[in-house]
Amino acid sequence: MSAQKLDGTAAAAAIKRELTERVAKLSERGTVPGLATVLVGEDPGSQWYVAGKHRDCAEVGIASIKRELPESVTQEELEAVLDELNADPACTGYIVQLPLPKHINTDRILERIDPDKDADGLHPTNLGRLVLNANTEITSPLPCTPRGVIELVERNGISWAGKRVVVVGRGVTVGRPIGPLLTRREYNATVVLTHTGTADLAAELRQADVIVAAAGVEGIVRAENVKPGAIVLDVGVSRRVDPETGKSRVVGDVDPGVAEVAGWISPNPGGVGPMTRALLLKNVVEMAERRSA
Ligand SMILES: Nc1nc2c(c(=O)[nH]1)N[C@@H](CN(C=O)c1ccc(C(=O)N[C@@H](CCC(=O)O)C(=O)O)cc1)CN2
Repeated sequence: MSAQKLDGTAAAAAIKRELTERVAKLSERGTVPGLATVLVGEDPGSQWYVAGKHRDCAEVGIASIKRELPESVTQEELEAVLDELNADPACTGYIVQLPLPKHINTDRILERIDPDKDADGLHPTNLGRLVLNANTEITSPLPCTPRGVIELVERNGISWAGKRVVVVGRGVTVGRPIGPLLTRREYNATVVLTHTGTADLAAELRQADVIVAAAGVEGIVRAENVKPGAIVLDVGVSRRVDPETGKSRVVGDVDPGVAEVAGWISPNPGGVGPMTRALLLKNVVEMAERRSA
């Protein structure tokens, strides 16, 4: 492997140390931030992610609240839980773990979250503010994975300014919001948003200084389509069952051969995933700081 590693586990640990100090300062002023999670059903992956969020909270001193609901929950029952969290003063912010079961209207659920308690930054008001407040300091929660990608690169001493960034994947949590963020004057990147319907994805990828691969398609970014020295962030999550062991494991969007060509690469696991978790905590701390100011 010739590429240098963008170590998300190390960067997330540094962020958590910084947040621990900020949470202690808030506590001295009588504010204990609280994050709630809403988990529907029993998907093992979602259970694992939610458990990780609670472990992270305990590590930095954020209180945590759990709401677990059966797969059969109705839209109305789920919305009632969100209404309770919207009204709960102990809950600074909360997330609804995605994906939700098919019978639930996810857009309506995201809209039901109080925008000031939207720890994921996915409420339409906050996604709108991301565009409208294009050149101001952070005054509303921003989506965690795009923030994680940006911080991971910057914490390795790399500037985004002038870079041609090709994003692969048009999902709501990464692909769509990362463009408006990276094109802010403070980052000054140029962003091309591609997806599985892009006419010539390989040609787009070959021109990229930075690739953010978030399509959820195993190996969609291959070595022959990566410019030598490019920065490659693997955000994709697909699950593959190993035929020999029968165990499921996470595979990314970036083919392992890319490490021979790229200048920097984020591993998967150990890259953007831990940053997503750390930036969720940062969103909660910033919400609590705004409220106690
Ligand atoms: N409400 C939300 N739902 C989902 C989000 C989200 O940001 N908000 N993103 C993903 C899941 N997710 C957080 O919720 C998440 C995914 C992965 C990781 C992570 O640390 N992954 C590890 C590897 C884990 C493994 O082996 O299974 C890593 O990359 O090192 C953290 C959070 C979808 N849902």
